Amino acid sequence: MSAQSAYQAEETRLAEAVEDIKGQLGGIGPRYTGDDFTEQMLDLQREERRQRLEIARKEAYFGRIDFQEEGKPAPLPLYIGKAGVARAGSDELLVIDWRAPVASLFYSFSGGEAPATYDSPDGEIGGTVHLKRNLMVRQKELLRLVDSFVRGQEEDAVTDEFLLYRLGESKDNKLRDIVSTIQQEQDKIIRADKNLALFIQGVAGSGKTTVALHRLAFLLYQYAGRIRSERMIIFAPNRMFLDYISGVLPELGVGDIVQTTFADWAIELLEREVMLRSPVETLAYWFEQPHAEEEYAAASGRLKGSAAFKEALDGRLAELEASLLPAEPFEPLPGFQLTVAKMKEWHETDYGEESIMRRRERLVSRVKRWLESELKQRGVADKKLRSKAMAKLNAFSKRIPAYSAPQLYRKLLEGKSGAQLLPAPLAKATAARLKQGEAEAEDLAPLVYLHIRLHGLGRPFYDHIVIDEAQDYSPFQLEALRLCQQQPSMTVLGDLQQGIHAYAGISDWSELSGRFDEGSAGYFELDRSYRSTTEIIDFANLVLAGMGSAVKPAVPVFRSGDPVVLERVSADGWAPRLAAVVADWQREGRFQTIAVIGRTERECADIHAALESAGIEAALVHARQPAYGGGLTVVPAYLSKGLEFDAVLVADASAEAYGAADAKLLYVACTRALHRLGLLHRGEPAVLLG
Ligand SMILES: Nc1ncnc2c1ncn2[C@@H]1O[C@H](COP(=O)(O)OP(=O)(O)OP(=O)(O)O)[C@@H](O)[C@H]1O
Repeated sequence: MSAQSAYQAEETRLAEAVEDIKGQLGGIGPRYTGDDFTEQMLDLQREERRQRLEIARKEAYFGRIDFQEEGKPAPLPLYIGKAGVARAGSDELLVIDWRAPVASLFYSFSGGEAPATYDSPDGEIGGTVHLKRNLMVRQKELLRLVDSFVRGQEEDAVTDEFLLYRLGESKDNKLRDIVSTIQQEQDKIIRADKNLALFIQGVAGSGKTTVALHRLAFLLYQYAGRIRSERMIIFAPNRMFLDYISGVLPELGVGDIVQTTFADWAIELLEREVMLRSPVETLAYWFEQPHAEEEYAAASGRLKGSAAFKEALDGRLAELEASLLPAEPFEPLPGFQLTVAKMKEWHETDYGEESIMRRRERLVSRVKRWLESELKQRGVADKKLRSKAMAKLNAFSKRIPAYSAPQLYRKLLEGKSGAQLLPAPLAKATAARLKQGEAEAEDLAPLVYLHIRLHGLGRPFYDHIVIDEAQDYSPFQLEALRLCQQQPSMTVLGDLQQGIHAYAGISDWSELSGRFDEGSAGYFELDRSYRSTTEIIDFANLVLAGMGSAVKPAVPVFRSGDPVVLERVSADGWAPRLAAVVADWQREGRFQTIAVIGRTERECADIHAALESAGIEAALVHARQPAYGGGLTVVPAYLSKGLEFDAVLVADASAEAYGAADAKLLYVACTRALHRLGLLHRGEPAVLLG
């Protein structure tokens, strides 16, 4: 078929599909607002269908794959879209949901003679792919058609023309879905088994965040009825980042998943009994001045986040648990005796599954019920005797105090006991802060852990947990989150090469993955970077090389762009040159988002002032109020992590600003750029730049 007639045939098919979808939407009718439960349930189903049809009306599908199943006489064209839709009044699928088993062919097929296969609920299905076609559709209109594979006309393998087209687009201030161009190695992660703690090490721009969000949408589809969005949670590094990723799940038709930061979630769980000390001072300490490697290893965040600290607290909890059971029988009055064996039986058999404090509560009330029934059975009416017995009961319950997590944590860190757990000055300072009702970010994992062990989670277990930027997590944080699940089902993603919070995070994935049994953990690596042009990635790899031998350079998807420009400026000429570069870039009109990245908050304030005095308006992001609205932004490197911009200007990549230990920070800054990267430097350039 000629390209022209293929285009026309697709246009006709699209017009029919859209008419069908519109017709179905029109037939749904108004929402039910009454009290009848059955009607309410039916309305929910209709609403769910309406939402699916709305998604399909905007962009019915993005791909077509013609697949001939083994033993079938002819290939069948399968149209893949964000939401599956059956033709009106029939079972025939007008659009196949991208998450359906057969749709995986669209992502996994990479050309060649070998039969294509996919896993269906009935086992593996094989066959031949005849055509793989990308379609760009908006409403009723077909905007673009690219055949990446046509059997009989194949070149070496499926070409990436459509992907390159998508990557070349400019971006606004929100991350977007990638359903139409998910790559094979990403698809494997998205469709991986649910009951795993899946660790993903991926270079900057490899799509980790995007893939994790698509994985949630996949799991909800694949395990429909067994897992629920309200029992899923995403942890992201800060609120600015949360806002940045907030559009993806709704685009995929997924709602109700809590997206939060570990700190916000922890404070809520602790019922706001402690307030979080502002991280501004900690960030300033670690990012505004240079530090030696040994300082990181001995940092308080590393100590409190360590598995050893968790194990030490486990020891204290075990002692507390053991003390719940009295060593002596309870004898409230002469001749009344409740044996230790009986209490032990209740404690271990009846309440074995409960949290420590709940067991304490239940034991105390069971002893109380026992006493009341004994008094009744023995006909003790004497008031004096009764109140004596009650006083004994009171003493019994006071023997084991009821702790909240902050109370217990403080008690453990005070005095001699504290010095056995942490270096004495650190334990003392932490306890003093807790006394004021404050905790540092590094105390949240121990506090959450103690809270759940003492009082339980207080809500249903999570079906799935996503941890983004997990290289900044401590083993203790992971242990705290493990307590929130009945069995491990996590997607844990990050990049050790971007581990700029070395004072709190990990230096090797085994620190986290080693917390799981071998069978319940999985590991994937993503090496291809989709964000940036080849020139930018090659340049960033150079910076990366400064980190030493263990680095893994990012592999670019071949997308060429402007050369990276490194420009020396004089100290006096810096501010006007910076403003001039930004003004030039803005004038070009090619970029929706531009970032000027500084090393420190102080430098960012200078950059902002330089732009302002040149009459250029820019948003200034800082730790006290991180917010990203697109357009022109001035941001410190450590807050830019996870974000991306069409063009990035590193304001001062001089040797003075970035020492040999700052490779990760400079790498983060450079890899934020999609299409253009420029670097100014006052004086000598950073040694990392070669
Ligand atoms: N298969 C794909 N098709 C199209 N775009 C993609 C694909 N994979 C990733 N991208 C794009 O690449 C960019 C980087 O994705 P994302 O932010 O998820 O990567 P990341 O690995 O989390 O990056 P970082 O570690 O630097 O924060 C985004 O613009 C995303 O849309």
